[in-house]
Amino acid sequence: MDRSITWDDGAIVAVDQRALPHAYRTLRITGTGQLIEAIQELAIRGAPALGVAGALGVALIARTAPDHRTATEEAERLAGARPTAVNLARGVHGALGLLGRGPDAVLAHALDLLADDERINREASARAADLVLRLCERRPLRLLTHCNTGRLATVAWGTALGTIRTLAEAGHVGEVLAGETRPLLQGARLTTWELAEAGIPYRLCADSAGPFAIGSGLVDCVLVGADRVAANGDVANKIGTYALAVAAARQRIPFIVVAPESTVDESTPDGARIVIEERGADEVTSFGGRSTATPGSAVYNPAFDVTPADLVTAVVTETRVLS
Ligand SMILES: CSC[C@H]1O[C@H](OP(=O)(O)O)[C@H](O)[C@@H]1O
Repeated sequence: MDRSITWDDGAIVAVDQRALPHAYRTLRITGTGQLIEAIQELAIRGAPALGVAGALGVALIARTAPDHRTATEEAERLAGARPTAVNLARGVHGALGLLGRGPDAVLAHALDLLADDERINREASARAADLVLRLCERRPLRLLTHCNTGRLATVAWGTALGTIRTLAEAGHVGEVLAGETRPLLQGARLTTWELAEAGIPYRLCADSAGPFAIGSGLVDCVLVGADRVAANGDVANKIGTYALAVAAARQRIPFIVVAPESTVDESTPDGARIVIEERGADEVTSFGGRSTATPGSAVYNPAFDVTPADLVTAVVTETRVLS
């Protein structure tokens, strides 16, 4: 399945990203509770993919809910499954607005989003790749990325990792440094899987090695995704992004965010107003079912951080460069 998520005969079919890189499995989802669980466990993840999942989820609801009120309640539960990526709630509410036109209209809308996502990502990637080539003189490029922003985090192609693929296809990428992305290791598990699949040279590094690599002059440009871009240009993204932005600013290298317009949230004035998802302690105190911390340790586990606009060289979407 080239897409991370699709619709098949009345069900959502998605790659179960919890199993990668060691197993490639898909989930067949036919109910809201099942979809919420898949989103909250990051079987389905990545802001653009969440937007499409939200719309497809409402298509499921529209076919099964007994009445409008029940459908709306279920849709709102889905919209709140993960609060930081604006795409999820936006995808749900956009589809919910069509509920009055019947389930076929809701499904047609969701399928349009599904079909259009790859085009959007490729256009944003091309625009961002042009910017990188203009801002960075050195060839081949040494790029650093964080978390996973590829075809798994979108329906297809990717955003920041889509940009890396675009640059690599043109022969401009010497090496990618991929941050492991604690605690759920999206970088170690998913970005390495995508880079290997694409045949792009990479090294995996601990998150804390990223700023040092930048400060040591090993990186020409940092490319990351976003979960929500506030009206003033502040960027919410996976925890660890802010530290990379600080290091990039000090080293005077470009820090470029690549995201679809659907991630830009003009209704949120600035980053202080973005709700940052806090996740369970077990993600930090254990891994793979094995305890890694003193029993009873208290934990601080924000899934995202906020990078102030003044540390962001540019936010690149499919239609514009915001800087
Ligand atoms: C293009 S994906 C955007 C964004 O989503 C990821 O978060 P998660 O893995 O928790 O869904 C990460 O922050 C990516 O940068």
